[in-house]
Amino acid sequence: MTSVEQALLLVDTYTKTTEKTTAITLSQSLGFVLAKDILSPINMPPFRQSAMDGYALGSIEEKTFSLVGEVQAGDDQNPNIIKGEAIRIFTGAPVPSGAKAVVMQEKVTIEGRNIVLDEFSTPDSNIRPEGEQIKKGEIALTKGTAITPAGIGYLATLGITHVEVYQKPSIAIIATGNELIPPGQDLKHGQIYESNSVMLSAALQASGFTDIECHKVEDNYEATRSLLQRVIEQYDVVLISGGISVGDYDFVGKALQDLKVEEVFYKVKQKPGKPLYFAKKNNTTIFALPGNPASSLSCFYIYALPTLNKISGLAAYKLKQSTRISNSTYSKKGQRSEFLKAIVKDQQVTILDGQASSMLRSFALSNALVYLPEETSEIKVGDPIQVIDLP
Ligand SMILES: Nc1nc2c(c(=O)[nH]1)N[C@H]1C(S)=C(S)[C@@H](COP(=O)(O)OP(=O)(O)OC[C@H]3O[C@@H](n4cnc5c(N)ncnc54)[C@H](O)[C@@H]3O)O[C@H]1N2
Ligand code: MOO
Repeated sequence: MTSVEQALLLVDTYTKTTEKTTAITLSQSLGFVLAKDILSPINMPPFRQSAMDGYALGSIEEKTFSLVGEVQAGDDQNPNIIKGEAIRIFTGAPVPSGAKAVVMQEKVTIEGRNIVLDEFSTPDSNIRPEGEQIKKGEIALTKGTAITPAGIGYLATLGITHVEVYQKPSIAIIATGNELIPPGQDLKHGQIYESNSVMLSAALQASGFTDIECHKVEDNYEATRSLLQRVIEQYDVVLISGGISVGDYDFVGKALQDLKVEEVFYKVKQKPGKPLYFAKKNNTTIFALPGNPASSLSCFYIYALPTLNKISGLAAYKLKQSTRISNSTYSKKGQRSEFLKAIVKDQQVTILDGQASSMLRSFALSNALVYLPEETSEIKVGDPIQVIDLP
């Protein structure tokens, strides 16, 4: 059986960033990944800018200045100012080129047409120099950066309207199983509500993937094979839930084999998610996630999400791991590596009750997964443990 470490390495090796890029408007770019470095087209700020409402001073050797004019934010004038003179100025306004400093109005007393400073000013105080944040031609954001709300604001301040981004993959989710019915109907004996497709779709959307289509197929070889054939031809990534274990009605493995996909691995020495299957066909990436809901979601976060992020061009596509201190005791029963639903709070990690792969309750309460490698059999309170933060 493939180890977790080997499986992660294989998934990484078989995953390439898409070559498809596209120019989109800045306002639609949230969550996309830059396909090119962005160079600043301007100096920011574009001119010497006042950081305060107050007075621009023609010199710094005096405390008393005569008031000779005014500059508002948005004004394009550059009034002359000499030693001993001051100009009324406001936050964001262009500082006259002759000004040596700006003093905030709270530190000034007005005496007729003069202003008197409480203390001497220092050179360039309260003046944002031209290009202080970034200079024209410097890299504003690098290729591989995901665009955040702050990133959109930052690029807008530079006057950028369009960005070149990697195209996001199209994703098909396939739920397999005769027992599954949609929530909203009455359950007959033997039936359960289908939850994996809506859960995986939500996990995808939470990470910025929106080109998603959900399909459902019964435990029937022909139906499974023909649906898989169609989606593998049509989508960049196929996430199958269930039907990948060894039961007589688990047809996913056989269908994929008959469709001549390139199997990279099947079965990982891990709990949950042992029957995880990973394959490629041409440019399509295929994950068959085990049907048990917690297995499906664990495998999604650990293997599928970094893959999707890498395809989308994200430089920081790997899982974010950290070492933290356990608040709990835990004994592992088997030999497999384990991923445990946990809550991280104030650097401490609490491992939750109800870790069975059929259960989602602990997952719904968790904000992290604890990773217990094969060789670790026990966790005690105070032990350092490896933690994967959930997005
Ligand atoms: N003889 C063996 N049996 C099993 C093994 C094994 O090694 N030998 N492995 C077990 C493990 S571990 C897992 S995990 C499961 C995985 O089985 P499948 O991937 O084939 O999944 P199914 O059998 O279709 O379903 C498992 C379980 O999950 C429920 N399920 C499936 N899909 C959904 C869905 N979309 N929404 C909600 N719930 C779903 C399904 O009803 C089953 O209860 O195999 C073990 N067996
Ligand atoms: O891998 Mo299964 O997910 O252990 O139940």
